[in-house]
Amino acid sequence: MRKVPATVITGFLGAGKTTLVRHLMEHAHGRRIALIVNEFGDIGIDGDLLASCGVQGCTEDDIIELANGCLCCTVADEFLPTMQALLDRPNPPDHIIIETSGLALPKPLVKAFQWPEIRSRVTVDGVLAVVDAAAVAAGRFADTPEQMAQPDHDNPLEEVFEDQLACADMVLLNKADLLDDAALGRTHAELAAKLRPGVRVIRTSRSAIDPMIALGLSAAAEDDLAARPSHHDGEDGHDHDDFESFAVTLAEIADPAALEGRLIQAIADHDILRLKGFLAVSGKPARHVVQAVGTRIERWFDRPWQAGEDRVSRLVVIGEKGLDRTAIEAAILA
Ligand SMILES: Nc1nc2c(ncn2[C@@H]2O[C@H](COP(=O)(O)OP(=O)(O)OP(=O)(O)O)[C@@H](O)[C@H]2O)c(=O)[nH]1
Repeated sequence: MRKVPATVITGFLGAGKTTLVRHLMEHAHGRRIALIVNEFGDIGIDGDLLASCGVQGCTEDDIIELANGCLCCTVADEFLPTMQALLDRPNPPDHIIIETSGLALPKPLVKAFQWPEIRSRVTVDGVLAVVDAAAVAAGRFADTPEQMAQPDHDNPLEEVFEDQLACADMVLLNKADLLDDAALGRTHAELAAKLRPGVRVIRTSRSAIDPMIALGLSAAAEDDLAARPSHHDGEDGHDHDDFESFAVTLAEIADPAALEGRLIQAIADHDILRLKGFLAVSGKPARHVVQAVGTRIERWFDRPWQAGEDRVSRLVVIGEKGLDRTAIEAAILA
């Protein structure tokens, strides 16, 4: 029996994973793709954004959100039954894509594909790591001078980032549009040094990669886990205490541009890693999406609020442990 190929998409917060999923769904050319999405924190934004993507042939049934915590730590309770249900469908998907949270380690998830219950029916076609080229170039994952001054320090960002790269079969050096050729070349070389031999790096903007390449790696990653080193090898799960998230609920927004100014200030003042959500803008029938990666913010109207849906403005804030929630809320709501 032919195994169903599954692609694991990893990459740090805001690198362009959801953008990649959307691109792959839009260019599926009739291939039936099912999607499993997992996010850090309790409130899923990505699944909702993808559900409204309007891609032909992509129904809400094909998008499964696993909102409870970290996929790599809840494989037995959440992931395995979901996979089994997908494979047991009378008409199983041609390909399964799993978008992990930006803080998840890919290796424990790939390991789950060794479980006898699914091993004979599905294989990991490849682990794709999406990288924010501008964030790497800006030194986002490197040690700060304070960290370097401490012996035996941890750098949680760097560890997650390196684990994701070390497990990859292919890397998308994304957001290439934000760097000039020289900076892109330097970033490319810096990344290549962290990869297993033979792993290709492809420069992309808006995660635009040919699905024939991205979804056809035939890597059977579950068979060579030993070749994919992790900072957490030998540990049972990993700890989430390094990062935290919370949601801020706002009233209808009269002036989104003014709010954007406050958000940029709050992100800079509190070193917020990621902020995203939806806004209800006064007098506008459409939902307004806000996406911030560091202080770079994008906003757009994605679809009309639906009948029976609450026009709620809610933003999810993610950062390293120790975020000053009270001060951040005050700054955003001011
Ligand atoms: N300039 C630029 N922006 C990009 C590119 N790719 C994605 N973005 C933007 O970056 C932001 C984050 O993109 P997502 O696709 O949501 O990133 P993600 O990795 O899914 O984020 P998390 O799920 O929160 O970890 C969005 O505003 C995207 O529009 C790119 O190549 N260039």
